[in-house]
Amino acid sequence: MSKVFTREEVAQHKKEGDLWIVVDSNVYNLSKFAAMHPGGLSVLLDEDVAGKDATETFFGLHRTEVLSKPQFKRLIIGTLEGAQQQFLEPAPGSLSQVPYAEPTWLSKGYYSPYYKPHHRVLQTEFRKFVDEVLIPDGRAREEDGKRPSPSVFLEMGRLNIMAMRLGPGPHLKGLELMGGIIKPEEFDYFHELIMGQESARLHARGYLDGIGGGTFIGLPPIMNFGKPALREKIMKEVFEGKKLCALGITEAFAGSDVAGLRCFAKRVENGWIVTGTKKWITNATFADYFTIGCRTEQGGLVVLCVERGPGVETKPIKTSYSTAAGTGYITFEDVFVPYENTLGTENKGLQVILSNFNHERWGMCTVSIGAQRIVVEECLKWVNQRKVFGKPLHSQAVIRNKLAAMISRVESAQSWLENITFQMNHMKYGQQAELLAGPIALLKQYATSTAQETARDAVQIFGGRGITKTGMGRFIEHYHRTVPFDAVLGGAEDVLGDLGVRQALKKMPKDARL
Ligand code: HEM
Repeated sequence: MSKVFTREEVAQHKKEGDLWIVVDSNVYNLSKFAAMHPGGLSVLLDEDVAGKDATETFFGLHRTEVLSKPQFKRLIIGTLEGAQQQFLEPAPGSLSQVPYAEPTWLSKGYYSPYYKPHHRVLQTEFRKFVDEVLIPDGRAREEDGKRPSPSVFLEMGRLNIMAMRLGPGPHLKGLELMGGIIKPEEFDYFHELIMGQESARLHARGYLDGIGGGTFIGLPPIMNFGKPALREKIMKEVFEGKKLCALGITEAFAGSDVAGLRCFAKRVENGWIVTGTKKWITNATFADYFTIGCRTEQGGLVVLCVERGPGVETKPIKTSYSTAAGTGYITFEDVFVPYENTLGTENKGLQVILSNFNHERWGMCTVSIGAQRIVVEECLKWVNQRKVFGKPLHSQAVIRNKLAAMISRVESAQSWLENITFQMNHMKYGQQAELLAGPIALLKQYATSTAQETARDAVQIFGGRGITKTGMGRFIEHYHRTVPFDAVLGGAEDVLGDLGVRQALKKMPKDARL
C-alpha cells in the first residue's frame, strides 16, 4: 500500500536536494530530478511550489501525459492525506466527456437517425485499436520519421482493417471483420466514416497517411479494373498487411491537369515499356505496387499496375509533415510491365483515374472533420485550465467568441458529412457519380477551409504553445502545420469549389427564371 503523508510532512522538503511536491494527490520526490527538470530548477523551488500541493500550477504548464510516463511515475513516493486523485487517465477506447469532443451520436443524451448498435460496436473496438496500437507506433514514427512498423500492418491485416478502409462492397465477402464483431453484409459507409474519424485521434497526420493512405487510393483501380488473377493476388497480399499500394498520377509537369501527364507507356510484345517520373506520391518510398497513369503513343491515357522491381526507383520528398507518410519521387527507366497489369481499357485511362475521386474525397472529409473536432476539444480543455490574470482563459469574451465559431464550423461540417454518407448508403455507384460529385467536392472544400480557420484560431488561443512542437500545444502546432495537406490532396480547394458549382449549373432546369 502506498505511504500517506500529511501536508506538514511534505512541507519539510522544500529545498534543493530535498524537494517534494504534490500533484493530483500524489507526493513526488523531485530531489534528484529537479536539476534535470526541463522547466528549470528555480520554478520548483518557488515558495508556492516546493513542499506544497502544486496541482493547479502543474496543469497550467504540462499535459497530463507527462505524469503517465514511467520515468516520472517512479518519482511518486506516496499520497497526500485526505486528497483524492482527480485527473485519471482515460481508459483506452473511452469517450470524452468534454462538450463537442464527440459527434452528437456519441454524446450522452443525444440521438441520431443514422447510427445503429453495430456502428457503436465497431466504434468502440476501433477506438481501442487506435489507442492501443496506432497511437504508440504513430507517435514514435512521427518522431523518428521511419515508416509505420510492419507489425502494425500485420495487426491491421489480422482484423481486415485495410479491407474495411476501402468501404462496403464485394471485396469484404467472407472476411472476418475486426475479429468478427461486424458482418461483411452489414458494413456500410457509416462504418467507414467512423474509422476515418477515429483515426484522426492519432494527431499524427503523416503517419496516418503512412498506414495505407496510398492503398486507399491506389488499390481501388486494381480492384475495380484489374484482371481477375492480378486483382485477387494483390487484394489478398494487401488485406493481409503484407504489401502496400501507391497511386501515381501527379508529376512535376502536371498536378491536377491529368491531360498534361508525360510519363510514357510504349506498347511492346506482351506488355508496355514505361519511362517517366511521378512526384508527391504518398507511400512511394515503401509501396510494393504503383498504380500509375501514363500517356500512350496514340496520345491517350492508360493506367498500369507496376510492381517495384528493376528500373523503378523511389526517393523521399521532404514535406511539412513527417516522412512516416513515405511521400516520394518515383522514376521509371524502361520498366517492362506485363499486359495483364493494364487496368481498364487502353487510352480510356481517364475513366479509371476519375472513378475513385468521390470516395477518396469523401474519405478525406471524414478524417479532416474528425481532426477539427479534436482541436475543439484541445481548445476547450486549455481555456478551462489555463489561468490569465488570476482567471481562466475562457473568462475573456474574445476567446469564447472564437470557440463559438469553431464549434459551429465542426458541427455544420459533421452534419453535412453524415447527410452525404446517408445518401451514399442508398445510392448505387452511378447515382453517386451523378448526384454526389458536386456535394462531395463542396463538402471537402468547406471542411478544409473551415479546418484552416480553426487551426488559425487555435494557435491564437494557445499563443506561443500553438507553435511549439512539444508541451501543451503540441497537437495544435501539428494540426496547424499539417492542415494544408487535406486542403491540397484529392483536389485543391478552389478546384473543388468550382467543380461543385459547375455540377450544379449543369443541372439547372432550362425554364428556371426569377
Ligand atoms: C511531477 C513533477 C513534474 C514533472 C515530472 C515535470 C516534468 C516536466 C517536463 C517533462 C517538462 C517538459 C515537457 C513539456 O514541455 O511539457 C516540464 C516543463 C516545465 N515544467 Fe515541469 N514537471 C513537474 C513539476 C513542475 C512544477 C510543479 C512546476 C511549477 C512551476 C513546473 C514547471 C515547468 C515549466 C515552467 C516548464 C516549461 C513549460 C513550457 O515550456 O511551456 N514543473 N516539466
